[in-house]
Amino acid sequence: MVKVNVDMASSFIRAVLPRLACRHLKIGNNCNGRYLYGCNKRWVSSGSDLVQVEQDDSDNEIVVLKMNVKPVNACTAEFNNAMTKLIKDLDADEQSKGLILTSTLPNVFSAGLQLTALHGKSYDEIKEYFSTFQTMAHTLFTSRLATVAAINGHAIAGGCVIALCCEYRVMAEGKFHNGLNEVIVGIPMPAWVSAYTVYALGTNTAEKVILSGKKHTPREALQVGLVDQVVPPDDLIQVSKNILSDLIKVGDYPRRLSKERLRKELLMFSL
Ligand SMILES: CCCCCCCCCCCCC/C=C/C(=O)SCCNC(=O)CCNC(=O)[C@H](O)C(C)(C)COP(=O)(O)OP(=O)(O)OC[C@H]1O[C@@H](n2cnc3c(N)ncnc32)[C@H](O)[C@@H]1OP(=O)(O)O
Repeated sequence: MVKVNVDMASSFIRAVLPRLACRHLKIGNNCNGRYLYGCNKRWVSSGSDLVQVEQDDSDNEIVVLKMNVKPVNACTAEFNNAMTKLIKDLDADEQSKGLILTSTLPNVFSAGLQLTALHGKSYDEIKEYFSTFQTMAHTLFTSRLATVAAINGHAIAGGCVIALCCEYRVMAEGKFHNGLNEVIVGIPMPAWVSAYTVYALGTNTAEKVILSGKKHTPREALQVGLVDQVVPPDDLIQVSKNILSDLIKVGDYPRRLSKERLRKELLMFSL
């Protein structure tokens, strides 16, 4: 278990992190409410317009979940909580067997944490915000469902983490980036994110990916293992469905128990 000096972490978060991150990204503070957009698709129990769900196969076994937080799927606390609720609801629904995670936005899978949410907030508020993201990621990582990320655009930092929580990652060809740029924007990588990255990429590659902070093209992401497959954009969802169909062919009980045994050890990591 990694130990951190909480006072140091607290000062760092309040004083340095929001400034560093937002200076790097050239983004402002005033984003309240701008992400709340509606959509005309069918909704299943997310209780929010920020996550769109389609159960469009005849057996309702495969769920397509679309992140819908305009303009870049920054992970607001409301979004994180809606995702957590949804995944828990789907986990509890015996009919659901597999989940495809993608985005309604044409060029962005997710830009990661909502950096603007850190401005002017107290240590406790920031900690609470981080915990909504971590809870969402843990819930996805340990979901009993088979999970495929259909990465239809940029997947940066927390966006890349969301994809890493899935069992299989397919990325669309295009001028998109995929990577863990936390060290570049001034965020020391939390141990749990490192653990997930090591789980997906292996220790050596994970270290290189995390410490470089590099944003990879789809081909580069394939080479380092951030994604498992790169396909033309038009094929993304169908390829993801095909993969998911194969994944859920395996007996449900041995599959879910094995997944649980493989992944639960990683929940010991916090910061
Ligand atoms: C308790 C103790 C704690 C201890 C401390 C430990 C910390 C623990 C933290 C847990 C960390 C988990 C790991 C996750 C980390 C992160 O996710 S950090 C986030 C990093 N994200 C990025 O660097 C992505 C930045 N964005 C981009 O690169 C681009 O926007 C894009 C995604 C490639 C899309 O490009 P494009 O289509 O050209 O759009 P833009 O014009 O750039 O952006 C449109 C508007 O969206 C705003 N925006 C972009 N990203 C964010 C964001 N992440 N948050 C909020 N807002 C964002 C951007 O400013 C634009 O806004 P306007 O100018 O107002 O239009």
